[in-house]
Amino acid sequence: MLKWKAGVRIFLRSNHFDPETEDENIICQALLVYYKFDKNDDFDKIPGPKGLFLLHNTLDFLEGPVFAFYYFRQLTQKYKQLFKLQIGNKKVVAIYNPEDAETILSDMKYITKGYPYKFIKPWMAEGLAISTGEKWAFRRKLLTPAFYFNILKIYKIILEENSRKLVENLQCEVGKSKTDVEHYLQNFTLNSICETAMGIKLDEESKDFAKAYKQGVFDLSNIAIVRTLKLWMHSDFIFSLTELGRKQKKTLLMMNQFRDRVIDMRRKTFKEDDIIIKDEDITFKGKKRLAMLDLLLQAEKQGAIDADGIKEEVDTFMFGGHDTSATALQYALMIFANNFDAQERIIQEYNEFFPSLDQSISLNDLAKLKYLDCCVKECLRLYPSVPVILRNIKQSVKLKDNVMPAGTQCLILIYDLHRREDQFPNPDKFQPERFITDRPTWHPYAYVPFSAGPRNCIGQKFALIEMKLAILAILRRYRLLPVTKPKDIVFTSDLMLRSTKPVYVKFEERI
Ligand code: HEM
Repeated sequence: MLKWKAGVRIFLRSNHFDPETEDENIICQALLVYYKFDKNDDFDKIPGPKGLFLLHNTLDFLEGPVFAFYYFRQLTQKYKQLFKLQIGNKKVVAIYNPEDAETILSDMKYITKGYPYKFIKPWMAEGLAISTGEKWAFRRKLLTPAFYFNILKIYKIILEENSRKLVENLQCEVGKSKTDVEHYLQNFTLNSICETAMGIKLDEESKDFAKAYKQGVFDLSNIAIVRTLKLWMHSDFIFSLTELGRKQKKTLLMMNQFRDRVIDMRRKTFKEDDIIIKDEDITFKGKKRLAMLDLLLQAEKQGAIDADGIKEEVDTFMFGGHDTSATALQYALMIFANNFDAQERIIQEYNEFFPSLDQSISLNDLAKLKYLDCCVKECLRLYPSVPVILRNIKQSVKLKDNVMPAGTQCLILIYDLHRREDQFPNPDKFQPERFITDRPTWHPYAYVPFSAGPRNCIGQKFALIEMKLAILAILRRYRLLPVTKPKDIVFTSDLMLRSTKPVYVKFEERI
């Protein structure tokens, strides 16, 4: 006690504040009480950068999201297995060793999302990605059939068609010195999620909404990160008074309009008794294609979900289902542009299996393209669209070498797990062949682009099909030449693995 008091006094004096008067003594006592309650032996034993007295590491992140991205990488280099930080009163532990990742991700006890997800709640409310407990379990069960194999077979037809359109749209880029592919890919994935999971085709008017929606997604993700890094923005009241708070409000209004439009369009055609679900099989009467949204509309008719529930799931899937895949494809094209041999091998493999060029490919046939599969996996290892996930640890957990106390915000650094030298020799190198082996060099939880365990990505099979079809369609028509190189990319902290500058490639017609 005396030692703390002396410490507080030294700190106050070094800040020109002499705790000699009665008031100052009261402040001193209050700080001591706070300090005492704030201490936790298990947390203190975890290594991490030293922070300031009381403020801890809060000021470390004031330099913004780009600095934060690289600061985290510096810390993972220094501490090797895990490290701790304290931001305000939030105790944070970042893990990036596979054993600890398994402990957290595989256990239902730790499925509750971390504190910063609060900052995307105004947007996705308590949809599948954010909710927890019974609500999450119910929704997960309700929506899982939307990704059964025979539904994916129907989605595949739409994805194939949209890949063809993507290739047509890219035609005007041939011969240009460089192309920023982001906009093309975002259009492709947004149209695809609307037509598959939501069951609607965007008409001309909706396309204007969609354009604003894509910018809105970008702005809201960015705002969530800025709020996470700046302690004073954590208060909803203070945030609502800032310019960012006003921008978020305006953006949400616009995004809600787009989402409501999507729901209304499908509601008009929905008929409950069209859906037949039997075990692992789900079908639709007549020629209409079943969409994930139909399962929600059916649940609404049965009183299992209300209109707000439908809205939050549509918001969740529209975001989860388009920005992730577009980001992954953007980096994949950059990698292929920089790896000529990989492009050629993908095409060679395709031609060997399917000599007739205009053939539509079945899901079973797509699975035969092993080299393509390895390339997609390796792209997602190097550039996982979701670089970090967060959990709120509600009960203390024994990790490999430490104990993480209850109340900790746990960050699982997917980006760093994927670049561990001991798991992936030569980790920064694009080596698709490492996935060919029957004996991986890595622990199963060292490679988790779609997370793992009960809270893994519900859309992962969909995403892999989408990525493969788009890559095949593009590479069969064009050769990609390098412009942006991996070393040119400057990342920034975001919900997605975002580059601060456009990622360029050059398109050349394949003759
Ligand atoms: C390359 C593409 C994708 C990647 C890398 C990816 C990655 C992830 C990751 C890492 C998570 C766990 C997030 C967390 O725990 O905080 C997740 C969850 C989720 N993903 Fe994906 N995803 C992709 C595509 C998709 C698609 C296409 C959809 C929808 C069709 C989708 C829908 C979701 C949903 C709804 C969740 C929340 C699941 C739950 O909590 O039960 N994702 N995704």
